[in-house]
Parts: sequence; structure tokens; C-alpha cells
Amino acid sequence: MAGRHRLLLENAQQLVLVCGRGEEYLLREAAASPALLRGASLVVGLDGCIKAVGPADVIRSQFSGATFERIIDCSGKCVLPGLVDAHTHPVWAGDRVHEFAMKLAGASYMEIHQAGGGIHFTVEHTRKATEEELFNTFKHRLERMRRAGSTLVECKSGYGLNLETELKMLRVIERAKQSMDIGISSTYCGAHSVPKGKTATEATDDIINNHLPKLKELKLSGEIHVNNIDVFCEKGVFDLESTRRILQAGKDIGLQINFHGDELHPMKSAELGAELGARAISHLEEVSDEGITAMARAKCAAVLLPTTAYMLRLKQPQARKMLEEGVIVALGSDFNPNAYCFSMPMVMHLACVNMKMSMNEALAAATINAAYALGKSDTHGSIETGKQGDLVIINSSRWEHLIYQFGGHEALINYVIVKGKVVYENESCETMSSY
Ligand SMILES: N=CN[C@@H](CCC(=O)O)C(=O)O
Ligand SMILES: [Zn+2]
Repeated sequence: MAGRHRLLLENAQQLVLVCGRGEEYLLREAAASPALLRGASLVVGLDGCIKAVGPADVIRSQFSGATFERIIDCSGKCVLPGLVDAHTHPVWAGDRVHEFAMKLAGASYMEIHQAGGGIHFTVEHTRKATEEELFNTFKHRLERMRRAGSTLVECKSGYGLNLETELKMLRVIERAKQSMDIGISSTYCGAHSVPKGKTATEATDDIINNHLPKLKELKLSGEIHVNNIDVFCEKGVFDLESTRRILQAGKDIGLQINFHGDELHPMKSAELGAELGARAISHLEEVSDEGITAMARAKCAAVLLPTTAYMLRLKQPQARKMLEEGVIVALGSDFNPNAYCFSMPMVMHLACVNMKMSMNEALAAATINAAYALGKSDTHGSIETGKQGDLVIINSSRWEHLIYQFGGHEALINYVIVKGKVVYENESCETMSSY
């Protein structure tokens, strides 16, 4: 095939497709054995989409007359799909390292929250910050996520709680969507906490009567495109009935339901999410057996957050039971001032050790299933012809090193590629197979 193309990755030791038949998500055995080619090459076209994947000699003859903007020799290396981080809170101001010390000394997450810290502390600082300040820190955080292999990230608002600051956060996210080489799925999370001075019912009414109509208006005018709606459904925050009202109102204006549920107390959030047609529910440490069954039936993804369970020493979500019952299991970093982790490779490692997932299951959860949780598995989450050319190249002959080397991804990730364009190149990365 002659013509000009953007990128040729040649002769990878392992090219991990994850899946290859247009699957929306992977369950059970399929999640446990992702598709993989050896000695394979890949071409990304000028439109940023994958044009061909296959054995190196086949690709060589197929593209014999073609030219490429960039060719990368992948001998001895592995190519994987860009990682998908299905849950983050990356726009905020105010350092909470002091709360980490309090938690280490025995304070619980809710004790700090109820004493006016936690989310309230971050809200206070985020309200005071300028849009420019928030954008600059957010940009820096996205760059750190990208260096750890994430090429599609879900990003929430939720540290404003009032309309003015929620919109400020969403504008910051929209600006990054337009200006940065990274995929973003944006989430309105105005029900992240009950703002000081309001009851949960008053906050719910404010969201339904003022926030959501404004989001609808901004979508119609093309100023801000929000993808998902979120609520922190938790005892002492938003109860099941308020959560239901907010999520339904969000769904009515075209947002995908993707919310925090069953984290610290059993709330029957999973049952509610399944009933409302939620695309995903996050946390689920306290999910009921009925909730798991309902999520499997409704094809509602479980976004598990190993950093939070680890940081807060919570009981681990029942990943094995979910996998066995046919729930679509995805992963997220939950990057936020409480769980300060940018790295999906570390998240996968924690999921394997603490939640007893296999490395194959963790990879499916951090790629195609996380893309499903964001409604984007038609374009992201696997290496397939026609999908976006979002890729990670690691300097190792076995892809599992990306999970195995806990915290070692910085030396291992050689290139991060978005739409066929190299967005991060680590020239000093070492050949790990020899260490
Ligand atoms: N649980 C609610 N929200 C976040 C924490 C946010 C914060 O503490 O600032 C979470 O997903 O872990
Ligand atoms: Zn969260």
C-alpha cells in the first residue's frame, strides 16, 4: 500500500492487541487471555487511526511503497494499547499531605470529612484558585499520567459544589480536551459532597434546577461538552433517593451515569445503578451480592480503585466474585488529594496483589473494559484496525513487566503515543530484560 502514513512500529517482540474482534468489553476467559502477536508491526495513518496490524513480514510487503513520518524499531520491545484511567479527580487546589499524616495516626476518611476537612478543604481552596492556576496544575498532572502510560482519562469536577466553581472546573477540563494530546472523558460531579450551609435535599434541588439546565445550555452553545454525571452516594453525603433524582436528571439531559457507590457503607448503589442503566459504578467495596448480580445483568461496569482501598485500609472490593459472575471489571487510579497516584501500572499491580486479579485481567480492566466504562470502546482500549493509534511501548520483551515492576514503569516506558504521534519519549530507559 503506497502513500504517506504517520507511524510505523516495526517488529515488536510482543504486540498486545488485548482484543481483535471489535469486542466492547472482555469477560471471564476472554479477560484472562488477551490477544497477542509476536514479531508484529503496526501502521497508524495520517488521521491518527490504526491502518494495519500483523506479522512484520506481511506489513513490510503490504506497505513496501509507503512513506512514514516516523518509524520506530520495536525489536525486543512490547507494544500495548494506551492505558485507560476510568476514574480521576485531577482539577483542584490545596495540598492535603497533612491529612495523610492524620490518617496514618488513626483518623478515618469520614472523621476528617465531617470535621470540615477532606473534600471540604479542597473545595475551599479550589473556589479561591483562578482558572489559569487550575489549568496549569491540571496540565502538569495529565502529563504525569501520560508518562505512566495513560492516553485516555476520565476527569471529574466536584471541588466547587456551587455552580460558579463547578463551571470553572469544567471549563478547565474542556480547555485540556481541546489543547492537549490526551483523550479526556469529562464528568460533572457537583454532588461530590453536600456544600456547607445546605442540606442534602437543598443541594439536590440546586443541582437539578440550576446546575444541570446550565450544562444543557452550554452543551447546546458548544462551550462545554460534559460526558458523564456522578454523585457520591454515601451515608452522610447523598442518600439513595437524592442520588436517584440527580442521576436521572443527568440522564435526561444526555449524560452517561457513572457514579461513586457502596464505598464506605452498603448503600444499594449497585442495585440503583443497574436500575437506572448506569454505564459504570466506582468503588463498590461494600457492594451486596444482589448488587453484583444486578450489575452483571445490566452490563454496568465496576470501576475498582485499588489505591483508595489501600490508602484508606478499606476492605477490598470482591473483584474475583465480580469476575466470576460476569461483571465488566475496569480500573481507575482515583487520582485525588486523598489518593495521590498517577500511575495505572501501579494500580494494576495493586489490583493483582490486593484484589487477586491476574495480570491478564488487570490489563483488560485498564484498557478495553475501562474504555467501555467511559462509552469509548469503539475507539479506544485495544489495538485494532480503525481504532485510535494510542499506544505504549515498553523496553522489555514481556509485557507483564509493566505490572510486575512496582513503581518501575518510569524506567520501562519507552514511548507513549496518542493518535500515532509520540507524546512522550524516554531515551534513557533501560533494557529491562537484562536486569
Ligand atoms: N469518595 C469520594 N471521592 C473521592 C475522594 C475525594 C477526596 O477525598 O477529595 C474518591 O473517589 O476517593
Ligand atoms: Zn472518586
